[in-house]
Amino acid sequence: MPKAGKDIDYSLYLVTGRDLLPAGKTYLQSLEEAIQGGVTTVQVREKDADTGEFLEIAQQTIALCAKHNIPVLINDRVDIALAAKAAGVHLGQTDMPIAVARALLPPHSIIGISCTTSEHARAAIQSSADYVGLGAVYDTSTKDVSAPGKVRGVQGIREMLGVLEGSGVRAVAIGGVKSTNLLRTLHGCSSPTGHALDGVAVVSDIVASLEPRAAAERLSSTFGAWHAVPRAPSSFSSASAGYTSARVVEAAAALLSTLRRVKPLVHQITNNVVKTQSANVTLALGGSPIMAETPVEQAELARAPGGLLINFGTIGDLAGMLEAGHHANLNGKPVVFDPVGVGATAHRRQVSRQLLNTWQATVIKGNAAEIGTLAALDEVKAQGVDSVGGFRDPAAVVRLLARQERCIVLLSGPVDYVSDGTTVLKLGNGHELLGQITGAGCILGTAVAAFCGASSMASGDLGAGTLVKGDMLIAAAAGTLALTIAAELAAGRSEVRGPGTFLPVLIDELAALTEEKILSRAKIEVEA
Ligand SMILES: Cc1ncc(COP(=O)(O)OP(=O)(O)O)c(N)n1
Ligand SMILES: Cc1ncsc1CCOP(=O)(O)O
Repeated sequence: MPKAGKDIDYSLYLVTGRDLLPAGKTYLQSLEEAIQGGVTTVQVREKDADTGEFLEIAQQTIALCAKHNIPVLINDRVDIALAAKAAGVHLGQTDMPIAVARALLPPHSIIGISCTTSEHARAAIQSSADYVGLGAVYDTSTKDVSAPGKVRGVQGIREMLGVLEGSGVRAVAIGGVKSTNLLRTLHGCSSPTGHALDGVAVVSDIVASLEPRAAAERLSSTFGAWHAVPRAPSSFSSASAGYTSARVVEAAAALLSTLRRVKPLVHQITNNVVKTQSANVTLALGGSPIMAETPVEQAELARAPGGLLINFGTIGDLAGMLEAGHHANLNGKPVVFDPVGVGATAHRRQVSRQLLNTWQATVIKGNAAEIGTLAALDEVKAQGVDSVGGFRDPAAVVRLLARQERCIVLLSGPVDYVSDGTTVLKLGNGHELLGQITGAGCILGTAVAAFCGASSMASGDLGAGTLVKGDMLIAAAAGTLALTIAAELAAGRSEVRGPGTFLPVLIDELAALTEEKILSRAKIEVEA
């Protein structure tokens, strides 16, 4: 018999969909194969069947699942759950209230409810739901989610998870979840303190498959691998090793030699103003630049080892940006996101949300206005592309955004701040001439992408539950140190008489940069 009471395994929660079965596959065949592949809970969802047919399907499902000790929940219909002796029900926001269903169902029945908003999540706690279905994460053709606000993205799911923290209410995410986006979904849906999903609810990725067993195995093994990787406090750094300024500088300097050895392909979708200087900076550092925006190229390019920079300064190629990040995530390639001028227009804010809901950024790099906008801080009144002059407590801001977006955050300014959500590195190199050339921030993104690519290439195999390998906190610091130290050296050269002569000499100094120059000049403080 299925496990009694509330102790059920939500990790791979199959929601049935008979209308999606491929030709030649019966419902019970598909279900049994899916269970063999690792499905842990089943919900019978029948949107078109009449009561008699629904009951028959529910009874057949429960009989099959009982053989495998899998609990079965019934979508919407408390009467069917009672008649078929199901383990419980899944209710929607407009279905029977939880308290009424609870009074009708046997003790220990499981009751789940769909949530699309944080208010729904708060109400689910109040009404003692056992679990919630959070969604839709992504667009899906299995259910009409076209009304505004129905697709919440990973940002919406993690907001709801944050509400549920400490409540004991379990949570699964639903809507467009597939084996190809599962790792990114699990990573992006975790709340700022690391509270993670208990499972994912899936229809089409399993039910529409000709090989439901293999489809379920892919989802189940990815979920297991994700949970097996210790990731606190950060996924993209080695914070548990303990950072000191000496260690960070040594590791950053060594990464310059690694970069020159492994020569990462630095794929850049960047704005028209800075393309040439970004390519030259990449070459000077020892990487290999490619500027490619067309969506059809992205899957192939993502297979080449290196790093990806997405700088949306002129947002001309959104489809390419969406594809590039998605494929980079699939291939374990670091993604550096530079949300240029994100506070300047509603369109930029919307595009930035869309990008961050589609793929996982490894590093987000921005000035105070940009970082403040992404962190939704009242302290920031975004005034276009330039920084508004900094924060009262920059270290707290970078920590906050790093935890929120589950990535490394680099705040550029007179002092640069880098954080993985726990450690903050304060980097004090640089020169005012950097502020007098266009695109200094953009080439900082390029340098960071080159170092992230090098770090990931030099870091062995990508584990099954890992999105990116290598220490990305060090890589972000290394890219920053390289550019700012080269700027100091360039500014000191006699032929530099102003911004016009500074840029070519900066590129010369990047090409001539050595580990020793980084070791001797780096100004860094570590705040644990
Ligand atoms: C696990 C899970 N989460 C959400 C839903 C959606 O339920 P609902 O909002 O009631 O919509 P329908 O499924 O009835 O169309 C779900 N079924 N399961
Ligand atoms: C039932 C439901 N509720 C929100 S999205 C959704 C459908 C999920 O189906 P799929 O896994 O095929 O996207």
